[in-house]
Amino acid sequence: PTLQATFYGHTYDNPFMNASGVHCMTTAELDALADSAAGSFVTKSATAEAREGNPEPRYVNVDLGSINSMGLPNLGLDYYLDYAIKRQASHPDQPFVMSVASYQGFDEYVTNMRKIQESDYTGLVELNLSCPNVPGKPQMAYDFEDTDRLLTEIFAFYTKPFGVKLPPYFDIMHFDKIAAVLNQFDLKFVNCINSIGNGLYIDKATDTVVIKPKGGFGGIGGEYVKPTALANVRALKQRLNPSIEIIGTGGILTGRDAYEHLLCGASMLQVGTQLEKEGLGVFDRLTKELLAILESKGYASIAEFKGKLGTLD
Ligand SMILES: CC(C)(C)CCc1c(C(=O)O)[nH]c(=O)[nH]c1=O
Repeated sequence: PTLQATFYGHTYDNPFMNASGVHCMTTAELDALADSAAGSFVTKSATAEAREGNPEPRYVNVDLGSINSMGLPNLGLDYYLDYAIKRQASHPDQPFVMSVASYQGFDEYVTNMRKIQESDYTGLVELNLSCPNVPGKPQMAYDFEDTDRLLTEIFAFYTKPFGVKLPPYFDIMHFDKIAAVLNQFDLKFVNCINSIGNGLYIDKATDTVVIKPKGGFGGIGGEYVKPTALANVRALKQRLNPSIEIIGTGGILTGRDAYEHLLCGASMLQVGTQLEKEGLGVFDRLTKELLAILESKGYASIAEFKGKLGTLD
């Protein structure tokens, strides 16, 4: 069997990528990712200017996952744009994804996308909609009107292919609402999910939180989030136009977790916490484990089971 994955018109050796934020801050990390067994990779979410991010400890691995409040540390949009333009020229047959964020809210999203539109980068962009909006409002993707307004404003000038990275939703009505907003636009993909926001982890030895920023509140990743991640992949796949592909992110530790995301309809798969814990070797292990599952089930390719989750009706 083969793990070949087709995504936005390109066939990758396998569906695995890093999740933005993990192992993708510097050109050295990105080149190492590109040379790993991962099928593709995504850059750290870039803001207009380079950012130090929050004081440490700001990312902690725990038994069942991770908690982080990094605060968008990154080397700035120009740094990643420069890397992306060089990389697409030197490796035209290995497309990747450039992640874009905003720390100043609505307007910075627009100016960042305008800069990419005017640049020589022609590849995919992942617009991180988990970023803060104006004070007093929830993150962008939890404000359906502002998300609609933002995508309307971007599509007025942006002609290159892009998709969005979404936080998890927990209410069926919210699945309906975000899908209704996104279906209005020619998005190439939706990536579900970002970390589950504002969790809290307590160190049993000290009765204290484990990260410094936000009194210990941080995004949760890892084993904790798989049921939510699978539900968001499935719900968005069921609701979005078939032209909008899904990237499945969240709780992928084993080949079986990867297989379940594919059953829910994911085309590509991103690994964050487990990559942070295990290093680049995680991709060799995951491809081996996923391949063994296809063999044991007699599948020749992912296409034979992708999106074919059974239900009990
Ligand atoms: C949470 C934000 C800092 C607004 C965006 C960047 C981000 C971060 C981060 O840089 O803290 N961590 C995540 O798990 N997901 C993210 O999307």
